[in-house]
Amino acid sequence: MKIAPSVLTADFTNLKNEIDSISDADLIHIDIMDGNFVPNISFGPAITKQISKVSNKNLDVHLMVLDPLNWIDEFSLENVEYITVHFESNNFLEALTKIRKNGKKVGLTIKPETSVSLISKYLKDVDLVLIMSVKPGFGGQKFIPESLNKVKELVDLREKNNYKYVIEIDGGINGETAPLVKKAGVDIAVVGSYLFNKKERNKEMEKLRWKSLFFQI
Ligand SMILES: O=C(CO)[C@@H](O)[C@H](O)COP(=O)(O)O
Ligand SMILES: [Co+2]
Repeated sequence: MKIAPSVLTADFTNLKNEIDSISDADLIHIDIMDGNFVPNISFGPAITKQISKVSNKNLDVHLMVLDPLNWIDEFSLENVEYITVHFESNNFLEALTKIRKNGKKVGLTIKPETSVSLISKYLKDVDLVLIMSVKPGFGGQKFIPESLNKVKELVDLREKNNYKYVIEIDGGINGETAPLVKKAGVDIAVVGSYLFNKKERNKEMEKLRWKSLFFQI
């Protein structure tokens, strides 16, 4: 299971050191919130560009915005690997097409109250499916256990139909929930506050990976 730290709870007065402290990350997760789609505002393209300048990692952009189509060009930076939009946002289908056109990997995500069956017809065309395991908008919330069933559903659908997407989970991942999501079949776990509240983040990511393996045996 890959680990994608979310920098939402990083210390932005110390950004370069914060990014350096997660040098073993597989990807860096970028949470973009517009204060409309979710009741919070995070940061935008300018800060994302700064992050991409001080990091040699690929970025995984999670757009929690009402109109993703307006933002995709701004976030199609060189080291952005995935751009993920919400099924619940405006014109999400056109947004997926635009991400593909811009040469980025296409991600689709659903809120905790949205079922996998609603996105089943789009699954053949996406590279990543993100299951939100908390209500989008804030870091530091508690993991919603029903998310594990959605992961299993996605694993089954992928196997049955020979789909190619990777499964990502986002929200409330810590030392206890990481083994559970790995066991359910998650490929990429986003980890925010749990990681940034620790001092030795690379070591902590290693522990999360190790625990996950241990529980898989
Ligand atoms: O997208 C979001 C929240 O909306 C996440 O990426 C969080 O930032 C993850 O934070 P933790 O739950 O791990 O603290
Ligand atoms: Co996120």
